[in-house]
Amino acid sequence: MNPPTPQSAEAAADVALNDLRAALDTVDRQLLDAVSSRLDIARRIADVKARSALSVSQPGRAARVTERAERYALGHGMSAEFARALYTLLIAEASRVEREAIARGGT
Ligand SMILES: C=C(O[C@@H]1C=C(C(=O)O)C=C[C@H]1O)C(=O)O
Repeated sequence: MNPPTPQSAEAAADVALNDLRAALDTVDRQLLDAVSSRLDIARRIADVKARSALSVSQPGRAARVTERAERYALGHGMSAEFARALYTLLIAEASRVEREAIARGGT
């Protein structure tokens, strides 16, 4: 068998990268769908909070959710800092859509 030429090695890398990038694209879609589902639930939570005059901001709950994500991250090859930053963004967006839902008078 002939040794791989630089061109054939590059072509094989292209194929492998295309496959792996398609797999990433699939996971990215799942991630965004999961975030969208999370925000739909936050809108339903907003309805409950509006009916019972509860504040959108629930710092105790937000801290527990973030700490759980940090523990998960540490057990799955991610940094706790990454999990904290991710959940800071997720909770900020959930709070924004909750306020938007309440301002609109319900979902
Ligand atoms: C979704 C809620 O509202 C806010 C958003 C949270 C979240 O995105 O996990 C957590 C606590 C609240 O600050 C909730 O009260 O559960």
